[in-house]
Amino acid sequence: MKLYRVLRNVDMFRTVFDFGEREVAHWFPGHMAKGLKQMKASLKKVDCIVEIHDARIPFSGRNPMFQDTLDVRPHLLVLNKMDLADLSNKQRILKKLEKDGVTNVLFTDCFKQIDSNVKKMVPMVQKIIETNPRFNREENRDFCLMVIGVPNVGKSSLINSLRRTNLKKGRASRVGGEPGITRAVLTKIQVCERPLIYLLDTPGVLPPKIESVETGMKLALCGTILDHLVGEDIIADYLLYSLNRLGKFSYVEKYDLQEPSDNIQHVLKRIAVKLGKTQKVKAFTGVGSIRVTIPNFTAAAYDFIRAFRKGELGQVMLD
Ligand SMILES: Nc1nc2c(ncn2[C@@H]2O[C@H](COP(=O)(O)OP(=O)(O)OP(=O)(O)O)[C@@H](O)[C@H]2O)c(=O)[nH]1
Repeated sequence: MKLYRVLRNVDMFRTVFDFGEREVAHWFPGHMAKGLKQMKASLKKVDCIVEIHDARIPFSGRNPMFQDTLDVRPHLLVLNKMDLADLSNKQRILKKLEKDGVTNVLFTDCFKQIDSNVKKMVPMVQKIIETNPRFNREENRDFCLMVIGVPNVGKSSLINSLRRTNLKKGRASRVGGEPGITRAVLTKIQVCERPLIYLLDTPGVLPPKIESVETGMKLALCGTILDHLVGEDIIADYLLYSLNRLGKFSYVEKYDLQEPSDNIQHVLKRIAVKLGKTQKVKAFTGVGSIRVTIPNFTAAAYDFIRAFRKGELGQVMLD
């Protein structure tokens, strides 16, 4: 990594982010609450809950709604999109999760055609189920899992990846780039032959737990909230703040900046110029009007966020 003049600049970076008067109350659409009811009603058909979350935010936004059911149903936490996460301090994450009572954790990359970690999931759930009481499901030879998680964390992708890995079969669940795409109600999908494992695909609408505006912003950055509800400009600013805080400066080279900057307007301007995202507007002067070229800040912000979500700005750990 280039050092630039970071050592001198480091004092210039923001140490806290100013969220202003923002409120997160409207960032999650109401239809998400509906799914929750259906999931609760189906719990008695389930042997193990597979909670999927984004590996870049292993603690933020995970919904504790199922915690009261944890006593009766064992639980596996899948931290997906590990290809986008900086896992250099994995032990810290595992320790903290263990402290919170989460002991079964699996990191996955469902983007890969075959992920060796997804392969580990069947033996893992088998062990989890066999070492826990199954209550009313003792007689059933097959296992049934329920996949839950906040929007866009990769529930459908995991299901498809499990089928590819264990059944050599293709797509059973639609994958979408926008949060809230899985709408079909609790479909039962086979994911393994030996042992026979089914999976209840949920609408993927577990509302996240938002303890603070910052948690909301992290969720937005990871794409679990529709961008326009939060605002591309503020997400981009929070992204810049996060990259600087984490010392991830690859954006400097990517967008031909001279050095890291904490000024989002400056960075977006460079991005707009570099990508040709500019627009001509009329400007009125004392003697008439002229056409001037101005950067399209929103388009630049969108590109900055998109590049981050594709992993082009490096792997991060936001928690
Ligand atoms: N980089 C990366 N992207 C992933 C991974 N898994 C899923 N994605 C992408 O994340 C986006 C959401 O994936 P989905 O599988 O549709 O997520 P979902 O949780 O079913 O989404 P909802 O239907 O909104 O609940 C898609 O663009 C996927 O291609 C992963 O391991 N790594």
